[in-house]
Amino acid sequence: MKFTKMHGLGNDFIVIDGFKEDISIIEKKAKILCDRHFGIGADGILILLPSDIADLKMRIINSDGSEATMCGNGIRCFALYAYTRKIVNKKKMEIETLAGIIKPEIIVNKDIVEAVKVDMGHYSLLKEDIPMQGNTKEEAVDFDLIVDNSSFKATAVSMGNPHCIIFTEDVESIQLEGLGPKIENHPYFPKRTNVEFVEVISDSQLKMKVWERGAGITLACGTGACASAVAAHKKGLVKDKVTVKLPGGDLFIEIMEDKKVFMTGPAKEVFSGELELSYL
Ligand SMILES: N[C@@H](CCC[C@H](N)C(=O)O)C(=O)O
Repeated sequence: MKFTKMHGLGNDFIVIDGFKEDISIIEKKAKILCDRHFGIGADGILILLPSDIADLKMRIINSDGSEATMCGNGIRCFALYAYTRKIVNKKKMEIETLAGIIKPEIIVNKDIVEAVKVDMGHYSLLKEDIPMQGNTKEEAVDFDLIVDNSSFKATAVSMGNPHCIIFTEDVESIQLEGLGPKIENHPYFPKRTNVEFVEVISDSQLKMKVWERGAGITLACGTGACASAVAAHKKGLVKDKVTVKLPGGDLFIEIMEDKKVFMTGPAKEVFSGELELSYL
């Protein structure tokens, strides 16, 4: 099975061309493929597939084998892969995901790909969209979340996938390994959640650390950066253009009046290889 290793700010993916490769065992073997000692190593797997309603379809498998509905860093890698291999022969493309059609655009300067800007679709703060216990039309802003004996004020945002955002004065002091899995699996979130701890640096800069649903600590999360910017904007902490600083680098987020979110950031190809299927 041929594969390509890519990353967006260190959030890394195994990209597999489903037009050419047999993908039937990928989901079952995701854990070993993503294992950093016994496999290729990645936070997740991206699979290219044909679509009836868009240029391509992207399936996202987390490193624990669960299927994700959307992936912000992943879609930038996916779009770059499709563009450089001329699978999609245009800079602006439409990609079908389980969260709907997402629209990446390859930004080229003097023939060099500089970044990928993505129309991420609309955010929602409604509990029923996240989904969150209560499943109501109420917005999940500043609710009390108790983990072990600590109480947090949290805000949940759907970017096509669920995010639970907690603002903190000092993001470096947060013990993500301990809190992350407990919040990911908190009974408030029937489909689990991604978890972001966020420090406000200024009205245009946030610092964020993430615990991803189905993957654990990662160096960056695109949908998480969008969700954090949305939560901060909703609470009046930032304006509508925000740089989110992540352990792997920066993402630029723009929030529009109609609740659309744009994300701009890099995507990089690292290497390609071939895996002996009998190994799996
Ligand atoms: N790394 C991603 C998000 C990947 C999916 C997530 N773990 C989930 O299950 O929702 C990003 O960059 O957005």
